[in-house]
Amino acid sequence: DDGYKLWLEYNKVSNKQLANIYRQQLQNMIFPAQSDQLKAARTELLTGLDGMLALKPRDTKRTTNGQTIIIGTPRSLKAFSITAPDSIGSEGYLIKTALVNQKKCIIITANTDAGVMYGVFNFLKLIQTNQSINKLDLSDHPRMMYRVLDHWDNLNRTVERGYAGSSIWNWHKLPGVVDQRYIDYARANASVGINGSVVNNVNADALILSPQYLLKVQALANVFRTYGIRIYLSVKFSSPVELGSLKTADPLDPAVKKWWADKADEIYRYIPDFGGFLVKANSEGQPGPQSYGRTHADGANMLADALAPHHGIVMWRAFVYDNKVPDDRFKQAYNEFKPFDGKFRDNVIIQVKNGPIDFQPREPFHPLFGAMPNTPLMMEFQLTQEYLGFSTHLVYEAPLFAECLQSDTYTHGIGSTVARVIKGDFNKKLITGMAGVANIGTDLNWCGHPFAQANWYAFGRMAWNPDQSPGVIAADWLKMTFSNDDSFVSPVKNFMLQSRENTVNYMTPLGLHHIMGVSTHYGPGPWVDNAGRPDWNATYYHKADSAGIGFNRTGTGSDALLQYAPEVKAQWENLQTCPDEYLLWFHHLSWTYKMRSGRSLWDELVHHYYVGADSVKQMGLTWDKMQGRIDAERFTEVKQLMQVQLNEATTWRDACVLYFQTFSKMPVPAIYPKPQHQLDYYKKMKFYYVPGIGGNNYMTN
Ligand SMILES: CO[C@H]1[C@H](O)[C@@H](O)[C@H](O)O[C@@H]1C(=O)O
Repeated sequence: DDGYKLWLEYNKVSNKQLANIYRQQLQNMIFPAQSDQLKAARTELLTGLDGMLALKPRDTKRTTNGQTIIIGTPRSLKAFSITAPDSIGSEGYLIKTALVNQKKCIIITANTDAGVMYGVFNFLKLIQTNQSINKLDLSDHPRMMYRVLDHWDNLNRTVERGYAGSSIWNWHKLPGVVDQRYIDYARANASVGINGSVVNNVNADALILSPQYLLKVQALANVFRTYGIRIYLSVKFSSPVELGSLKTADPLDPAVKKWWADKADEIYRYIPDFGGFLVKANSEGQPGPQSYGRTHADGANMLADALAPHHGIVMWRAFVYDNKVPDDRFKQAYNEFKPFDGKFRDNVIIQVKNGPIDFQPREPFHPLFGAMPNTPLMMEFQLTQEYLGFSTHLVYEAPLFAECLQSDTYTHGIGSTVARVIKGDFNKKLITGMAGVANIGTDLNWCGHPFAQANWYAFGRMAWNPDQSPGVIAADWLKMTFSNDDSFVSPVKNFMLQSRENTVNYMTPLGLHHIMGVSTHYGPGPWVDNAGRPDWNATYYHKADSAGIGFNRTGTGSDALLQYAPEVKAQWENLQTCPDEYLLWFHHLSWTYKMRSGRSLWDELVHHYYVGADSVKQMGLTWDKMQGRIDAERFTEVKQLMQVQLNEATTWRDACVLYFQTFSKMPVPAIYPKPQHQLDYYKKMKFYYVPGIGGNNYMTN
């Protein structure tokens, strides 16, 4: 036993009758496995069936008496004229019940070994979630090509914004020691269809491209390959200077181009299926093409040319902002990238965060989505809870993902959702993808909070198909991770679905954003006004004063709304149609402004803060009733974490209400409990975090 739990525990099917039915249907198996990937899929199936059903199917070569499961590609199953439709593509699969030589069989097939592996994991999921396998007719395929985890892991094993221990990559012991964790990491990813991993921080260390480190990267790539996962590296734009001996990293300099082309050739000698580069350039102090008077397109295209002969891609990030640009930070990425639409090589994809600022509890969708019809855009979500209470707060992020993905950009008429934009529905020539900033570390439970694994799981599911429902995904995860007992699954699923809104309410209701503690990004800090740069100050974002609160981004303000399609702009700039959720993102309103509820803005704000903290208490009461329905260890751990979360939610509430009250000068309605402390107490509170781990490794934004 490795001591940790994933959603691949394959716990015994507790319903005895159901377990017997499964056993009857899986008596014989035809699963010839030559390749490493098919061998791994076969091992997974056997492990799963053994764990869940104590079953070892009999290996046969032909269908015999008793039911048989037949698994493989048409090629690996040549004796059986099995076909896989073209429509499932190179990673899709088919699971169906059929008669083969007059015998009832279950067939799992695909065009490739990767597809077969996805089919096997999804078949196992049917049993893990206690579905009938009697009359199967399923097929599925990924809607996006690149489904990637981004690790912000440093070579010294700290993890930027990581809250689950150290980096799982033990660079010191690699390449000699291949930890079982690397294998289980790859299994978990493959089970949800994740097919790429960027193993190092976007604030990159040039050393990663040295021969010494490439050997270590190669060892990881060898593990990942078996599970259909390609490895990618974050690269530092100044590598030719730092690692090579060039005087410049100017992307138009022939020596620089050659350096990168040679480096790419070298990487592919170690890793023939290397995926490509992820680049953070000219952002938060990182070097980039603009340092040499060149553009994002110049930089990205130069790297793309180096990788193209090997079929690698460049994921170039659009997360750029600069305090020297004295405009609304909201607008900068759009302003810098939109002019280059159609100017990037075919193997460049622009990686855009879901919202225009920075992974806040709630953001409107990023205005670049839909605005660059001739450029592939890759969604970047953050699984690690940098602004969502780290790993002490239970926040299921799938509703956040879905909210963004289902937003209508109107850029190609009504119904041009963000999901459709990134799936490439409006331009079939484009490559497509979704990235998630990983929340994984060395903690025994991988992600710090037992429920944080759900965010890793949900990310994979939604990268595979962004239109899936958060509720269905949560239910699957709960069943696979804890129990199929509906008196557990249903109440817990309900509070998971509510959990992100709770956090919005006790941190940043009604469209507030970026009011957290400076640098740590933990705990409340609406008073932050001396962070070293105006665009790191909370006051820059909430703009509270005696007249009111909120950031005016309409035509009378920064006019950031102009970056959206006219329909979106019209909806959000009009107070009659702007939803409460985005109100203070776009409007500065008086404290007495009358809300839809009939309350004043001040009362509404207070109400949301109290509802938010109270809902955490309610969640705790529901959890208490789950005692005995799952193992005592995880029950207790979650119970304790919920108490921590409640204390912190209360702190957020009281600190923010007291602070904003210094501007509104309006009373808190008497029905609400009084804050425990004076404002000054909260301002002086120091929130614990381990320096180096979870912090930012090079500057203090
Ligand atoms: C990796 O750096 C991070 C930085 O720690 C973080 O505070 C901010 O969210 O975003 C940056 C980015 O996405 O580049």
